[in-house]
Amino acid sequence: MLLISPDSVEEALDCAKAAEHLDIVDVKKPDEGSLGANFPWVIREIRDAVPADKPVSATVGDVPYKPGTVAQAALGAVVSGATYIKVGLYGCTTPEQAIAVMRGVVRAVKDYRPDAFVVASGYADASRIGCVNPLALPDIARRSGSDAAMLDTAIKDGTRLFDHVPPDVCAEFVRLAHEADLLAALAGSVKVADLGALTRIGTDIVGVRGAVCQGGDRNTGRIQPQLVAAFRAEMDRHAREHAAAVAPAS
Ligand SMILES: O=C[C@H](O)COP(=O)(O)O
Repeated sequence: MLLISPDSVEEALDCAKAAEHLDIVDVKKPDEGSLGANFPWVIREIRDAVPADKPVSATVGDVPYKPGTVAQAALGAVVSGATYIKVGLYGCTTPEQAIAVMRGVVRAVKDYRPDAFVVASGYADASRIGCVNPLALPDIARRSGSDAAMLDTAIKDGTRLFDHVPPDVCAEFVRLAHEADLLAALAGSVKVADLGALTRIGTDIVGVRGAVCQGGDRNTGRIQPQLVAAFRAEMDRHAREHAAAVAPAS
């Protein structure tokens, strides 16, 4: 699946123009961090702006180790219309802290909307910010009752997912997530050139912003519907080629 992250209602409308090429519209506020949370009314307006059959995701923020605060924020996101709730476990330094935060989120979200999907996100560049190790995420997600484990990059300085977590370690991340019956989501300045590896390792959700913004710039560029379409075409091409390569010879 392809998850695209607009930062405003205007950009969400551009995503809506490319709706057939994407699977999830992810609301965030990049100027508040990699998984910066946007306002409830922005989530609601974006929910209203994109086709009803496209799920809207919302990031709850690069959160501190404050389980009550984060649970309440997650409830705000689901009440506002998001059905994928992503939490960036920025301030959690141990798996136990991360599990406590995610358990609160899962309960707050699913008590309100049992079919909502909870995503526990860590950071590929965890060593730069001192949060939980990327490979701990699948177990954190499993033990908290989350539905997916994700990695993004915390520091958007041009370094990419594979600069911090090479493809073989991402493959292990995906394997651990699948073993725990979770979806595996990967992001972090992902480019078209990364799609072959992401497909081969079985990534379920690829998250992007910069690669589909004008000039490849997630901050100053705006999401371009034709770049979303082109990115999707490459994803589909890799998926077809991979399926053909692993299909048993008849
Ligand atoms: O969830 C996905 C992120 O918004 C990825 O953004 P990025 O591709 O600019 O790193």
